[in-house]
Amino acid sequence: MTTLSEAYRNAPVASHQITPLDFDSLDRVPESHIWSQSDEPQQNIQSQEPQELSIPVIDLTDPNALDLIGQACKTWGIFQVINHGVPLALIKKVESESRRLFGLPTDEKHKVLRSANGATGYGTARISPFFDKCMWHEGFTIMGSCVEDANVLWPHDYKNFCETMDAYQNEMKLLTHKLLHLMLQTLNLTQEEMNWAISAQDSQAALQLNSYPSCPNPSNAIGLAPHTDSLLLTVLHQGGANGLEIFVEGLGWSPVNPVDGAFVVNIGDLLHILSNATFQAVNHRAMVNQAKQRISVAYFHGPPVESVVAPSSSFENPCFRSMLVKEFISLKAKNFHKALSMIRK
Ligand SMILES: O=C(O)CCC(=O)C(=O)O
Ligand SMILES: [Fe+2]
Repeated sequence: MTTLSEAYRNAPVASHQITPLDFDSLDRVPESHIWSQSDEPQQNIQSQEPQELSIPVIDLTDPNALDLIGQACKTWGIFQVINHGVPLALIKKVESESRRLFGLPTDEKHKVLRSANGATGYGTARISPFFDKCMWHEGFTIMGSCVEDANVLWPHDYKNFCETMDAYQNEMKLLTHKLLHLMLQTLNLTQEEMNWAISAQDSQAALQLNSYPSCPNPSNAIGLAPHTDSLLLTVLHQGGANGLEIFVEGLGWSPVNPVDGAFVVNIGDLLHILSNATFQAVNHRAMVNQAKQRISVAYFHGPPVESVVAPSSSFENPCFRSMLVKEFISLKAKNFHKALSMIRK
C-alpha cells in the first residue's frame, strides 16, 4: 500500500526551503519575510475592512444540519461546526502540547526537521517553494504515530505528546467520517463512491500543527500564503486567535472569526473534484499578529492514494478528468494552484 508520505516523495523540497526562521529574539521582520503590497486582490497582503460574512456556524445536533451543511459547501466551501462531540479538554491538551513543542529551543526542533523528500516532522509549509518570500510560520506534521520524532525531542517524556496526538487523531477520524457522511448525502453518490470518500480501509490522514510566532510588524508579513487544501476535507482548530481568512470573489480577503469550541471545516481539492465543482475548494490564508503566538491544528482527510479520483458518476458532464489520487498529489506538489486547471476537461 502506498501511503500519503510516500506520495510526497516524488516532489522533494530543497533543504534550505524547509528550515523555518529562528523566531526567537527577533525585533524586526527580515527582508526575506517582508511581503509587499499588490494591486492583485488575491495577492494583497492587507485585509479589507472586515466584512460581515455569513459563514455558517452549524450545530451538528440541529435537525437541519444536513441542509445547512450542503448549502455551506456549495456557497462557501467552509463552515464552522459546534456540538461536534470532541471533548474540549482534549482540544486544549493538543494545543498545550503543540505550544510545548514549538517552545523548544531551535536546535532541539531542528533534530526532527523534515527531510527533503519527507512529509513528517518540523519545518516550513509545503507550499513555501511557490513564493519568493518566506512565511511567518513553523509547522510540525504527523502521519499516524509520532513516537519516533517525539522520542528524539523528549527521550524521557514523549508519552504525553504521543498519547494526546493519537487520541486527537482518533477523534478527528470519527468527526471527518460523520461530516463527510452528511456532506456527501447532498450529492447523490453511489454507495461505492461514499465508501471511497469516507471509510475506505486505506484512507489517509495528516495532522498539521501550526505555530505563528508574534510578529514585530504583522502588516508586512504573512503566516500561511493563500492556498487550497489538497485532500477531501480539513477540520481546523484555530484556538482563540484571529488569523484565518478566506478569499471571496468581489469581496477580497475576509476573516473567519474564531467561535469558542468550534472547528472550522473546509473543502479540499479532491472533494471539489468528486462534487464536479459543486462544492467550493476555498482559497484561504493565515495572517499573524503582534500580541501573541497563534497556534492552529489542521487535520486533513483523504482517500487511498492508489485509488482513482473523478467527478461522481451522478454528473452527466464531468468537468475534470479522472486520475490516481497519488498523481493528483504529485501534480499539486509540483504545480500548486495550477493543478486543478490542468485536469479540467
Ligand atoms: O492556521 C490557520 O488558520 C490555517 C491553517 C491551514 O490553512 C493549513 O494548515 O492548511
Ligand atoms: Fe489550509
